[in-house]
Amino acid sequence: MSLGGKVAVVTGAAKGIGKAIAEIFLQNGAKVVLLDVDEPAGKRLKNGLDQQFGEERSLFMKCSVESDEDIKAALQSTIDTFGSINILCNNAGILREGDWEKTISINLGGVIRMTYAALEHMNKLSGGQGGVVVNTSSVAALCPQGLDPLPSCPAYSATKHGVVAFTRAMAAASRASEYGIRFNVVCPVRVQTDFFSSVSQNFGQFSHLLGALQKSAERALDPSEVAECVLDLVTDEVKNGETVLLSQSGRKYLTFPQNLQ
Ligand SMILES: NC(=O)c1ccc[n+]([C@@H]2O[C@H](COP(=O)([O-])OP(=O)(O)OC[C@H]3O[C@@H](n4cnc5c(N)ncnc54)[C@H](O)[C@@H]3O)[C@@H](O)[C@H]2O)c1
Ligand SMILES: CCCCC/C=C\C=C\[C@H](O)C/C=C\C/C=C\CCCC(=O)O
Repeated sequence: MSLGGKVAVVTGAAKGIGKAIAEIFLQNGAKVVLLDVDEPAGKRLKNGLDQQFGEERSLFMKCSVESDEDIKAALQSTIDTFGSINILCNNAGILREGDWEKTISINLGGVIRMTYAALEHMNKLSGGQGGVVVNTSSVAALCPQGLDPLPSCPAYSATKHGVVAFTRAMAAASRASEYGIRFNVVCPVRVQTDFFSSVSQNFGQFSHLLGALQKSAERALDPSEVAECVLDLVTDEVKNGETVLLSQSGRKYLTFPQNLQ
């Protein structure tokens, strides 16, 4: 699928991985709607992108993925401005073990809330053009796949497991009901962003369990490496229902057991 003229909505787009996803989409010809709660950072990014790609290629809106009202307004403005939605990247996320309810509300609730609202515009069954949804999970989701759990962030890990399960179930629902929408999820290891603000703010009562991980010699990924993987999951029409572990050694497409035997 070529990105020329396609319309992409990216949550958590003002910084870090979301910003890199927005940039790679613009470089490949898409129009991009940047959604974030951080209005100053969003406006700064939009100004920079306007210089590089032209004002008409992007739109920034303050939008919390916790708010049905914000989401509805943002998606309606997208339709009013660009006419359709072809791509959705549910990327906004936080790691705040001390406020696990907010972590769940943003990381998992936000993905579900935004997906259901966007489907009203994307689903071929309701007059949309179809398209693709790519969600940002984490390596923290993958302990059932043989990786060790991250004891420093149980609630965060639960949300990211949830994002993988939601993505795979939606891919199956879309296939069965012919929504014309593909669903994929990327699970990165550590990425060089502002995500880890402070050990106590991120990990709270579990801070002491960070241990060796914090001192890991493994390099953090660059946000552009995640964006390249997301681009591939968007443009390659064969990729549907994929869960990709993205680490320093590259991309691994995960398989799941087919039955309980
Ligand atoms: N950085 C890492 O090591 C890493 C690793 C794996 C997965 N991830 C995931 O990648 C995603 C992006 O993280 P990042 O590293 O770019 O972090 P980041 O903090 O740089 O960016 C996250 C963005 O999300 C926005 N945001 C927060 N709450 C929001 C809300 N309610 N509504 C809309 N936007 C909101 C923030 O303002 C920020 O701009 C997250 O889902 C995170 O869990 C990050
Ligand atoms: C720097 C502290 C890392 C603590 C990990 C806790 C939460 C992780 C959240 C992110 O979604 C994933 C980021 C890092 C995971 C780090 C290591 C896991 C595997 C080791 C590796 O290969 O880097």
